[in-house]
Amino acid sequence: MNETGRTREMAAGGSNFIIEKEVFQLYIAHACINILKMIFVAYYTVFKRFANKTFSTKEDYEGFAATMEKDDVKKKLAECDPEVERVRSCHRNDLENIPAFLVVGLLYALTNPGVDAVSLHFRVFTLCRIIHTMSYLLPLPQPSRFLGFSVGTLSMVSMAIQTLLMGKL
Ligand SMILES: N[C@@H](CCC(=O)N[C@@H](CS)C(=O)NCC(=O)O)C(=O)O
Repeated sequence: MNETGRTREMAAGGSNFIIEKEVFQLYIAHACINILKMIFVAYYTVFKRFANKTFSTKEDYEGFAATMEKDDVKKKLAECDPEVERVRSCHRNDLENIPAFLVVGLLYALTNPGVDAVSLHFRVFTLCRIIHTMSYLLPLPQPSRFLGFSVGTLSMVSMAIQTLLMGKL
């Protein structure tokens, strides 16, 4: 091996560690789609809070619903709005899954599994998260949300096991 090749391999920590450009582009695309989707859900929570005049703190009521009586504010703070809670649950579920995908997806991509395999795993995960969000927010009848969650996690389990089986990168 010539000097440049050796330096490249050392820097990368082994030949399997070099990520293909197309695979990295897939990772960037799916990471961004999932992050944007999650940000959408956060803003949808804001929208629902304004639509239902249901805020999380006293100062929010003072700032955004100043005309409300103090007693009504107290009552609102003590109770839960089912529509707002639904969007918050959807967001929490994203937080339970998408950061894990960002980590395991990158580790899996680093094992050099080939563009087709990466593309399949990433597409399945992203599509499932979109189905999960639609099922939660529209809402759609079960088992659509369950399938969105479970097939998406299966894609992550598959990536994690394959990455683990690669042993030493
Ligand atoms: N933290 C979740 C773990 C299991 C899960 O993610 N289940 C999916 C499919 S039924 C779900 O959408 N759970 C509802 C939720 O997280 O709000 C839960 O409490 O349900």
